[in-house]
Order: sequence, then structure tokens, then C-alpha cells
Amino acid sequence: MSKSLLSDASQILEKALKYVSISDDATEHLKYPQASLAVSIPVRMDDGSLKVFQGYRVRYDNTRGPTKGGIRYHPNVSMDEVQSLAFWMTFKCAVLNLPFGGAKGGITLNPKALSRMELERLSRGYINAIADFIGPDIDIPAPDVYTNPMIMGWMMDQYSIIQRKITPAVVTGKPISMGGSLGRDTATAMGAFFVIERIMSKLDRHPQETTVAVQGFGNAGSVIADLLSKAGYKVVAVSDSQGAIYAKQGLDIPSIRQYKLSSKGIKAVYCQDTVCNIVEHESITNEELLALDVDILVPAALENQITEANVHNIKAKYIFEVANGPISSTADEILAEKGVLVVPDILANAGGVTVSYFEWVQNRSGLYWTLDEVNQKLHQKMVEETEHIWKIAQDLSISMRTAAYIHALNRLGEAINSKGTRDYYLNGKNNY
Ligand SMILES: NC(=O)C1=CN([C@@H]2O[C@H](COP(=O)(O)OP(=O)(O)OC[C@H]3O[C@@H](n4cnc5c(N)ncnc54)[C@H](OP(=O)(O)O)[C@@H]3O)[C@@H](O)[C@H]2O)C=CC1
Ligand SMILES: O=C(O)CCC(=O)C(=O)O
Repeated sequence: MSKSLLSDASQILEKALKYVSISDDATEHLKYPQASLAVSIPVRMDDGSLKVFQGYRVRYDNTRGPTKGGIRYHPNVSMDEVQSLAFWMTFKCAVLNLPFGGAKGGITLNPKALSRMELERLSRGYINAIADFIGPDIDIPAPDVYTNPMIMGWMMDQYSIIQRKITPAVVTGKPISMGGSLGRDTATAMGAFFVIERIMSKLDRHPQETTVAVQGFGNAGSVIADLLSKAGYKVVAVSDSQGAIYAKQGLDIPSIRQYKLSSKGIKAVYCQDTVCNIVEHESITNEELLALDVDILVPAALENQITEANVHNIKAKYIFEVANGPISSTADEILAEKGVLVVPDILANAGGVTVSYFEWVQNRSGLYWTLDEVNQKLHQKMVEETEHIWKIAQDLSISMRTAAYIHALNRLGEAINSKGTRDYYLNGKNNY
């Protein structure tokens, strides 16, 4: 039987726990998701038929605060995937020292096959089904793959209808007009950019002589490609679910973003559309993109993209995991042996949840920040935690991933131990 994604994801704990003195109770506590909810969501389709979709929400651990994590709409969503994503959120929030635990949600579907009205009914139906499981002090959803501010707006509105009061802090990543934060739309990539810049400067690498390939061209991938190319990095390849394009001399990212907005796939750029100023390039596959001889590889699509099957083809020197879980645990070990520097998801993509935290704070205080304030605070947090993790990795001669988990485990272990044993004596009420 193949290993579940969650058991593969949690392999890292064994490595990190060797360096951390936390109690056996705390260790045991972190092995399992605290609460996992599976729901059926009936949706009236535009043609009058009824379709039932499967949805999930998992709260992995709430010791450090209400749980936090995005909602994914994708055909591959399963309970195992959502539990793994919630596990990563727990450690990510601890790495960034946010007052949150980890959660994640998802619905199994291809959202591209639904009309806007069907999507809205589905999103509101999902909130009806999970309303008792979430809340501004309990669990706070946000966007992830194939969800966006519009969907977050519907979800916040539906929750407010159920509660009979406007409750903006129940969901982050909302439209600005509904209490969203400035800078949340670019936050995942902006946070990753701050981490990349800090690590490249430590390694004395200059943008102009650094080539980059980015897999995935959505909220995270398209913005990081743009930020890097504007900073002078040579972004030579980008991709989406349909395929990739490559240009040795570097791609014109703003034009490709513009082109992608018109909802044509990246590969269609190859057909030399005259409206965009796109440099000469060739069409390659996603698999070929991962194997390019570049300095930096940025997986920004889905999990398990680099596994035992293709890890030996990887030529990049540095990998920044903007996607969650793009490297399997076995591949991660092989990359470490090859001397590839991997900056893990729980640091590299934590800008999104960090600005979600800022949004939650703004919603609760009623005071809203400028874009500069948001980005300055984001910069400060990303750089501070990058420095901590870099130092742990250097001091102990271990990978950045193990260092990041050590950093998170110290914070989580302390919080779990501070709570004592009261959780275990609440007569079944320990799942709030
Ligand atoms: N949004 C956020 O705030 C955060 C996201 N992340 C993580 O970043 C990753 C990307 O999320 P996000 O950008 O928000 O998602 P989006 O839905 O905005 O974009 C996903 C992108 O990935 C592409 N894609 C899908 N499947 C594949 C595939 N098999 N190969 C290559 N590309 C593929 C999509 O292609 P197409 O355009 O053709 O559909 C799309 O360009 C995920 O792992 C997510 O969990 C992490 C932290 C925060
Ligand atoms: O913004 C958030 O709350 C969560 C974002 C997310 O899902 C992630 O970091 O993977």
C-alpha cells in the first residue's frame, strides 16, 4: 500500500525531534489532526439537476490559537491531502510566530467546469455545512488553489447570514471592499521574494547572473515570476497546468501575465500572438521545466512534483518551495545528498498566511493599514524568521527544512506543555 501524504509529510518530525527537547505528550499530540470534518454539499446546477460534492475541513492543532488555512477547489482534493495541508499550516504559523494553529479545507471538483452561479451556490453550501466548525476565534479559512477573493467574499457573507451579524474576521483573502487587506493578493509571492532575496545575498549571488524556472502561474507563481524578473533575475521558464514555455535569454513576464489573464493557457503563447510582446521561446512540458539547468527552481503549483521518480533529473542549485509539499520526503533526502539548498514551504510561502493574520487583526480592530505598512510588516517578519532558520541550519549543519521544523517545534512544544493536561480531561469537549 502506498504511503499517505500525511505520513510522508510527518516524516520530517522524526528528524527535527532529535534536536528538540519537548515532552512525549507534546510529540504524541502533534502526530494526529485534532478534528477532521467531511461533508456532502448538494448544489442545484444551472440545468436544474442536483449534484452532491464532497468537502472537507481539518483543524490540525489549535494550541497556539484559532486554526488558520486556505480552502482548495481541485479534482484531487481528499481527506488525506487536506490533513497534510493542515499539518503544514500548523508548523508554518509557528515558524512565523503567528497566534494561530493550522487548518485546511477543500472540495473535490474541477471548478473550471462550473458556472459562476454554480460556484457561488457551492461555496455558500460549503459554509452552511461547516459553519459550526469555523469562526473568527475558532478556525479562519482563506484562499488556496483555484479559490480567490470573490469566493472568500461569498463565504464571509454566508457565514454572516448564518450568524445574523457581519463577521469579516471569519475569512481572510476577501475583496478589499468587504474588509480584505491591501497586499493579501500578492502576499504569498512577496513573502517568498523577501526570503529569496535574503538567502541570495547571504550566498553572494546577484540577480543578473541568476536564472529561474517557475512551475505554476497562478496567485503565487505568476506574482513571484514577476517580482523576480523586475528585480533583475532571468526567469527563463514558466508553466501552468497545460504546459510550459522556455527562453534561454529570459521571458517577458508582464506580457505573459497579460496573456494569461485573457484565459489562454501559457502554452498558447507559443503561437506567437501579435498582441503580446513575447520573446522567442519554445514549448516544453512541466516535467522538462523541473529538470532545467537553472540556478533557482520555484515549484508554485501542487504537492509531490519532485519525487523518487524524477529527483535525479533535478539540476537547480536552489529550490524555493512556494507550493505546499512539492517535494516528497525521499526526494528531499536525495536533494540534500546532492547539495541542493531547499528552502521549505513552511517558510518560503508563509507570506500569504502572514498577511491573512494582518487582515484578521485589521478586521478585529477596525483600523486599516496602507499597502506600505502591510509590506513593511511582512518584510520584517519574513526576514526575521529566515535569519532564525538560517542560523539553526548553519549551527547544526542540517537542512533548512529540518531547521524550520525545529524552530516551529520549540514554539509549539512550549505552548502544548504550558497547557498542562487539561485537554485530556474535558469529557469529550476537547475539540473546540
Ligand atoms: N494562494 C495562497 O495564498 C497560497 C498558496 N500556496 C500554495 O501555492 C501553490 C499555488 O497556489 P495558488 O497560486 O494560490 O493557486 P492558483 O489557483 O492561483 O494557481 C495554481 C496554478 O498552478 C497551475 N497548475 C495546476 N496544476 C498544475 C500542474 N499539474 N503543473 C503545473 N502547473 C499546474 C495552474 O494552472 P492553470 O492556470 O492552467 O489552471 C495555476 O497556474 C499551492 O501549492 C498552494 O497551496 C501557499 C501559500 C499561500
Ligand atoms: O492565508 C491563509 O490563511 C492560509 C494560506 C494557505 O492556505 C497556505 O499558506 O497554504
